[in-house]
Amino acid sequence: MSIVMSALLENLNDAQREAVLHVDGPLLILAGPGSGKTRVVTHRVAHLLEQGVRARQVLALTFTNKAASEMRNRIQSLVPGEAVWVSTFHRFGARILREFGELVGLAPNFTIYDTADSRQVLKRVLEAEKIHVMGYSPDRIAAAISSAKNKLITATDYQARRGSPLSEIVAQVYPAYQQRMLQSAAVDFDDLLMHVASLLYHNPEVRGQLDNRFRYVLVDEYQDTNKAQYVILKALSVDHPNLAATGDPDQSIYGWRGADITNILEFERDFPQVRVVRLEQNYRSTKCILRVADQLIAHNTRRKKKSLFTDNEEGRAVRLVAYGDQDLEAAGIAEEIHAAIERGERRASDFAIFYRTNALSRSMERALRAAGVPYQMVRGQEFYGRKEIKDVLAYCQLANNPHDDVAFDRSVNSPTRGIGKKSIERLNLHAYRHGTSLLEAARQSPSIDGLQKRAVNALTSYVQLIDEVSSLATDSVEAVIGTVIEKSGYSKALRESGDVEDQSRLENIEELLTDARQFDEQSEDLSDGGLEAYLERTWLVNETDDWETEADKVTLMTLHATKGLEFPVVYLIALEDGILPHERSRDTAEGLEEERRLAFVGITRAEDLLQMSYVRMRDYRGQRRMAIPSSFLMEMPRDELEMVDARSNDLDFFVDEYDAYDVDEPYEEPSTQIDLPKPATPKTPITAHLKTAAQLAGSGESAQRARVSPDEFALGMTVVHPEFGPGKITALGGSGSARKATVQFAAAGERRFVLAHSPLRPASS
Ligand SMILES: Nc1ncnc2c1ncn2[C@@H]1O[C@H](COP(=O)(O)OP(=O)(O)OP(=O)(O)O)[C@@H](O)[C@H]1O
Ligand SMILES: [Mg+2]
Repeated sequence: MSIVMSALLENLNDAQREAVLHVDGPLLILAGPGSGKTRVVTHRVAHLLEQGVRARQVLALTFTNKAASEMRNRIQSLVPGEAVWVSTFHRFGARILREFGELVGLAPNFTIYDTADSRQVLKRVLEAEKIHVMGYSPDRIAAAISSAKNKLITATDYQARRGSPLSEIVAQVYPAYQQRMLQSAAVDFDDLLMHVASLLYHNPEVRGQLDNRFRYVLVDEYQDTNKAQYVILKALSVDHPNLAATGDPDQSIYGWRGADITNILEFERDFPQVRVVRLEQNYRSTKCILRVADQLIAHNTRRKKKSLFTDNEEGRAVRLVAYGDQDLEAAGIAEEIHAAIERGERRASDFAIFYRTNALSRSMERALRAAGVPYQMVRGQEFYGRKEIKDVLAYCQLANNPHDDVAFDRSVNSPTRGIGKKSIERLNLHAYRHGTSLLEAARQSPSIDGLQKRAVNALTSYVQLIDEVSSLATDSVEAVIGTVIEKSGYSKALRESGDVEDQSRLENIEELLTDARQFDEQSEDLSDGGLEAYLERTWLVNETDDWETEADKVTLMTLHATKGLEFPVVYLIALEDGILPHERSRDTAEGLEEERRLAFVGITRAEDLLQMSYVRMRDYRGQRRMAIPSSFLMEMPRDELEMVDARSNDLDFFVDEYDAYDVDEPYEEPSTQIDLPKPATPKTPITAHLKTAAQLAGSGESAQRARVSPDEFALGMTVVHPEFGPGKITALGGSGSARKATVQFAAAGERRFVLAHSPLRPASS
């Protein structure tokens, strides 16, 4: 065994080693989180190269650009100097279509439309074909088309599936939409996969050629593949069935994008000789964290039970904290992080905060800023999705693909050059009648009847500019974009505008130039530069692209973005009903199980410490409402959780978390025995485990801020309730933690509260 080889196998357990040493034939690695699946993929690639397999015969696929580059780097460090193609499925699809797209009617210089652009095409189709949508939104229709594509149902196949009102509409829209996309030489994200699948299916020679080229195909996060991806993988593994997939069905969280867990079952059916390897040791998390994760996921019925153990330490109990509202939740967490950094125990980059949707991050960001904690919010897409950036890139897009009508629409009048709506309509009509692109119609504008001289002149100079940009396409990307922003008058218009917003747009455009320059620099030695490659990068961005893994900052991200990652300390916020599980998921058992998997993915990212939290009142989507703790919390083992009520400092009296704060009945008779309806699931009252915040090291201060002492309230005082607004105290009774008040609200009428547990505040505070 060579030295390199032994190093390769050194940090692997027996099962991992078995998978890494496997060379020929199909391989399926099914294992839970943190068991080294991703490590096995990189080590296996390195081992294949060690065995003499050529780098270009290996293809490793995953789901995000970040995961791909991470994997590429790991392979590089194991076997320096070898460049294996590690790609996302979508980039792989794009590359294959640039080479063979003509076989499915696609020009090689095609544009990839993002969701906004493809929605634009859909709307145009609905208008042009005068399709009656019967109240269905374009989003809904687009989702139905997308879902069909992910299942490889073509526009033609779809005709046989008519029946429901929505499918009747889709049956009309889908073919027209596809036709228009092809006319514009454009694809949407789903097409990148569907066209490749169709190409491989209809062209046996091409399939054979690619099967031969990619002798060894490896896929990480296999549980998130959809039908189209599965068919592509299978087609590449007929003559050389060396397909290796690693995945965890319990981490399948992209069902809404067509991910299909049955792909794993089909794998075993399609490749009966498959070697299945199970990895059972988790290297990531403490025993405490794993037990909580395990018991939660056990509530899913559609799953195969896996055994997972760890030799890691027992660790600290997982914490479940109740806060008063989202600002207190955010402040509590921010202060805790701040304190741990101050004490020198942790670095900012040790921490991650996860939430179900981006909308939940606002308070968290504010609190981190206030506490002076450096953080980064991972949300991606933002930059290239900005209007000014899309406008400028539209010129480049059109120069690269003259059929791109969406790019024409976007750029022809930004900045305004006096081409009126009427002229554009005429142009559209001309293009439609002659079957040409809009750019071609603009080129012919001098001979189009009814166009004003002014419009013709403007169109002519616009066409000249596009031609000039085209001729620059072999130049550096920076030069191309520089030409666009100067000659189009775009930056001039912004410079001359007095609007502050326009100044920040100008800065963004300058940032785009920097971005292009960096791309030029990076691609010089990679020989994969140029305008089209740059554009492709802007089209295929992922949420996690901008994430600076090296920066010493707290990471904030949605649960969907956390796949494959790990952090020493994880905060999972807003574990509330309607948020996680998401309200849209509750209608079906499948939806609920997917949400549970999402929570499971979040929990299993944590190495040492995990805190989950929920609040009593939350401002969410413009509404302030009472929050109910997530039903998933009831499914977790009580005895494993350290429960903290960060809103009170008093141990003697606790109202059950699951009860409403508006305690009506026991007013007359102060008692700790408050009998209120309880949810069906919990057996041990959660309060039995509650600790006061003061008992917890490090979080005392934040917790106390949540509380207003019951003694501060007086008869006749005006108080404010987050939901009911201002009111007056009309009666007071009891003392200490049992002190209660009756409050008369203007709109909500009379309400009674146990003060220690109410969100009431004196009006002046
Ligand atoms: N044999 C091993 N010895 C020591 N550490 C290991 C071993 N195998 C994996 N690890 C470490 O355990 C952690 C989890 O590994 P990895 O990310 O590959 O797991 P995974 O199964 O891909 O997890 P996920 O399902 O979350 O993607 C990593 O930090 C990895 O370096
Ligand atoms: Mg992994």
